[in-house]
Amino acid sequence: MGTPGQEIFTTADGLAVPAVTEEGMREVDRIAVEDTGPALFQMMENAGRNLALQAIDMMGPAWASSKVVVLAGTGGNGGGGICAARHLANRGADVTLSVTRVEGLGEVPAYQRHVFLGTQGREASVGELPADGVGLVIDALLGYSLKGAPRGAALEAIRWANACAAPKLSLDVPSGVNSTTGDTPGEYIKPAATLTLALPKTGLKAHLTGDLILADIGIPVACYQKMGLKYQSPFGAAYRVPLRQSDSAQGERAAISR
Ligand SMILES: NC(=O)C1=CN([C@@H]2O[C@H](COP(=O)(O)OP(=O)(O)OC[C@H]3O[C@@H](n4cnc5c(N)ncnc54)[C@H](OP(=O)(O)O)[C@@H]3O)[C@@H](O)[C@H]2O)[C@@H](O)CC1
Ligand SMILES: [K+]
Repeated sequence: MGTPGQEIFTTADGLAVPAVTEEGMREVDRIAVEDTGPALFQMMENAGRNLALQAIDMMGPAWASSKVVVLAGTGGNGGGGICAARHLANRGADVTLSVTRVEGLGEVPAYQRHVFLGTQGREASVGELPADGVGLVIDALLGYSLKGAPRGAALEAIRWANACAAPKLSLDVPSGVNSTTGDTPGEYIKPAATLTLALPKTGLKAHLTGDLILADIGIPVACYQKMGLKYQSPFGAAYRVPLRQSDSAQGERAAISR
């Protein structure tokens, strides 16, 4: 049982999934990119495709005629959002992508945007985004590299999203939430659901995430073993599995009261 107050994440059939801090996830990323694979391109593509499928599930049968707004930052989180925007636009959804700073995009996210530009999807600044009639907002602004309170274009996008009636789907971490502690140093996205990648983060508190779903981005078990993590795949035949958070303190209380 974890220390009191630390979240425990379990699948529907009760399998406990180890949670990582920002540093832990950065280490998983490093070992994958430098040693075991997959490469960043492959992980980001897997993240984006899972995100597109989650968006389709959330919108239901009307998804192909729904207006989807994708808010993307300049890093890996943004790259996953831009990839999802391409997949949705490719299938005829009405997609508008808003990147905080196009010229600030890293190499891999910039390539994801290159591919997106081959679709019917549109780009817009936050100021040009539709005020209503939006079916879903995808939050791919900030992931586990959040530093301090959201500022600048990312803050503007967070404010637009929180003022928009449409449900929000956050990639990896709700933007503005510290992935290790769950602290919210400033404004932050309040999602209906969070699709977190590879492993749950310790900061994904139940009151912050909405429905929590874990997505497989294809990391081999050897990567987790090199981290010293006791890992058993929670996915079975699926690529996305719902997770339940429970505070270990509750767990301890329950154990004591039994
Ligand atoms: N295995 C995995 O888990 C994989 C993870 N992946 C995904 O990558 C994500 C981590 O990617 P990452 O390290 O590029 O950082 P990320 O969180 O996208 O943010 C970067 C940008 O945010 C900005 N920024 C920061 N603080 C800010 C603030 N307070 N206010 C405003 N802006 C702020 C900062 O911009 P700057 O200020 O430096 O210009 C920086 O450029 C991870 O969460 C997951 O979604 C995939 O790649 C697949 C594999
Ligand atoms: K996010």
